Amino acid sequence: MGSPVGITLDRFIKSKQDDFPFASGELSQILRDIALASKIVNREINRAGLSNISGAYGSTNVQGEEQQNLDVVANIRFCRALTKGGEVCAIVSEEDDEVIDLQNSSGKYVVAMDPLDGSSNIDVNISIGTIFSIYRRVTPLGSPIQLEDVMQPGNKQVAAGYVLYGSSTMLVYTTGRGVNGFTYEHSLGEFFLSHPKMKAPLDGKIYSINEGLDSQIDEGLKQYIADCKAKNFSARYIGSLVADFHRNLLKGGIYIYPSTTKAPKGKLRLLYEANSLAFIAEQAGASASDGENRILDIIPDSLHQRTPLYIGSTEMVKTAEQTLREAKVH
Ligand SMILES: O=P(O)(O)OC[C@H]1O[C@](O)(COP(=O)(O)O)[C@@H](O)[C@@H]1O
Ligand SMILES: [Mg+2]
Ligand SMILES: [Mg+2]
Repeated sequence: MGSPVGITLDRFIKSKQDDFPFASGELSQILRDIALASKIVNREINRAGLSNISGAYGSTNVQGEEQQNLDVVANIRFCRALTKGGEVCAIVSEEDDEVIDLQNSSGKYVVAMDPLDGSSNIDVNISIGTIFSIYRRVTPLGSPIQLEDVMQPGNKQVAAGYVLYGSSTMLVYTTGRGVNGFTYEHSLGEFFLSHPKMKAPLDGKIYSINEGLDSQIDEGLKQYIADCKAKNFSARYIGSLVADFHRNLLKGGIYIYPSTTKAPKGKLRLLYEANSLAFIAEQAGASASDGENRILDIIPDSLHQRTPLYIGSTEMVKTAEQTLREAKVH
């Protein structure tokens, strides 16, 4: 087998720089900073079983969820890379209660991130991920960071992406001009373009939902799941949003994390889970909804706000929305 030849992530970012509205290189630098941090996190994840880095950290995050050591390590690595990179003024992270103000008066961008997604899968050697969104700050440079800088609707994203730490490690991102995926070559320490111009199938035969929630979901969704079963669709649920989303993006399918009686707004976070993946989905020809409305048009009202999520092949998302609507009418 030959060594990989082709376009490195770095070269690709450089070649696309002129696509950006202001083309001054800052956004490119942020993408490079994220790629660098992801390589470090990838290394930590790969040796998690051998070191004392796996396991619980002994505290809970703002969501009341138990933090894992790797959640904390990944958060530190990404924050450090974005701080040193110098282009970012504020970070919203799943692992931090408040906005992280980097006190960087020249930073034009804001990053929202889930440093490690699917962290309950770390200790069992199953795919996990990182999710990020990038926005341009809206208040003048040099002035104090305001909530309007960090709580923008998803349709204002200038870039979004995810890293999947799976059977291979991939970085997938969009700057609003399609979606491209890169696979990490460990021995060379480089991401190479492996999935150019990703397009999701318009329809699919995979549905991904935690069916343990069955007793807590509404009739419309029960009906939609019953319809999927009647059509002999495959049920696939890893329990890591990034991995479930990535599979369905490539193969055609829908991922659902619904509103439940216990959690009417669902579980997933709007700013750094739903919005980021919704931007990528739409850029790849797929769709993302909260069951009624386009995810990217939701106006955030709090930093760690949750939203139900129906994301994946456009025809499947449409059918799910329609089934929910009809059940409400009857
Ligand atoms: O166990 P559940 O309720 O099905 O939840 C699974 C979902 O929760 C998450 O793990 C939440 O992400 P975090 O690990 O970042 O908190 C998603 O990745 C996943 O899809
Ligand atoms: Mg997550
Ligand atoms: Mg997380």
